[in-house]
Amino acid sequence: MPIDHSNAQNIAQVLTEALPYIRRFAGKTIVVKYGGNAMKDDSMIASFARDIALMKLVGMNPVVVHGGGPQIGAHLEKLGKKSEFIEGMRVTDEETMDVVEMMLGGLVNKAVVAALNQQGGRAVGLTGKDGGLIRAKKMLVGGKDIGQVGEIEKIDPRVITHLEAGGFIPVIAPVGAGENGEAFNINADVAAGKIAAVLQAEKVIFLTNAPGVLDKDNKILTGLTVPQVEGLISDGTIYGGMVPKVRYALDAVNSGVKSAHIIDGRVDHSVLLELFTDAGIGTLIRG
Ligand SMILES: Nc1ncnc2c1ncn2[C@@H]1O[C@H](COP(=O)(O)OP(=O)(O)O)[C@@H](O)[C@H]1O
Ligand SMILES: CC(=O)N[C@@H](CCC(=O)OP(=O)(O)O)C(=O)O
Repeated sequence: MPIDHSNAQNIAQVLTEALPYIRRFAGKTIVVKYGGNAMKDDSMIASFARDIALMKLVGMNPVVVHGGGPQIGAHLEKLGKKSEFIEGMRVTDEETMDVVEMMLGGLVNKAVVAALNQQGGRAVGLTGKDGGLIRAKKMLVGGKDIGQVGEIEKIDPRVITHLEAGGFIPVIAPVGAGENGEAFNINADVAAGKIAAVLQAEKVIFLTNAPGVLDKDNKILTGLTVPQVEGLISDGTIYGGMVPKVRYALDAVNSGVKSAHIIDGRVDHSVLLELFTDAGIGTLIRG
């Protein structure tokens, strides 16, 4: 039987085209924020995990920061509690904080870790409490105390750099520790932006359930700058959960991260499409 070389040809072509991008990002830290809305079923998580495992395999240093807002909301509902958000931040009483810590540090974190390991990665899950990673204090939202919502006081990235050096993929749940070890609920976009800044990452990529930041006519805004962003927030084009994403994407690039991207995490291989094409996908935010 004749040997069919066509598949090998395809693979060779793809690898050749990928090579300049692999070279560009090899050894670079890339923070990927994995939103709860982009992990709605096992096949979405598996697809995400394949991309991240591949990044590691070709020499990049992916750092995953995940959310889990919808998963927390679903569990609260089972307990008969309604979710309430102010400016994209969950109102977090003591009982809610327990659920947040259980869901983010437990079920959601381990689902992401297991999926990565299933794809041949060596992932290690941690919360901001581990290794003194995230020190937090109460965040006032719109001047109001809305419970255990935390803002980041300090990040000690040593646990991340140690894991990276050992060949592991850090998977971080955004729960911080207060002065007395108490838990704070930190919005995952805030945590990802700040961690990217402290690591001076090459990129921070936010995976969400929209194709990017959309304008009033639902068209993707492919590029955004600082003055545009505040205008779009104040006229209501950017609202709800997109507000912290855009604000902390900007904060990251203003703090030295080369670029921030908001992309559709529901699309297969969205991270690779962003990394391995010149045009990228979704919305690019520059300082
Ligand atoms: N201008 C906008 N473009 C796209 N999405 C927007 C915009 N403004 C608000 N949103 C909302 O923000 C949501 C994404 O934020 P969020 O629900 O917090 O997701 P995630 O779990 O990924 O953090 C979108 O699904 C959409 O409903
Ligand atoms: C303070 C605050 O709002 N914390 C978030 C943390 C999870 C998160 O940010 O999840 P997504 O990225 O999936 O939205 C929450 O409790 O929902």
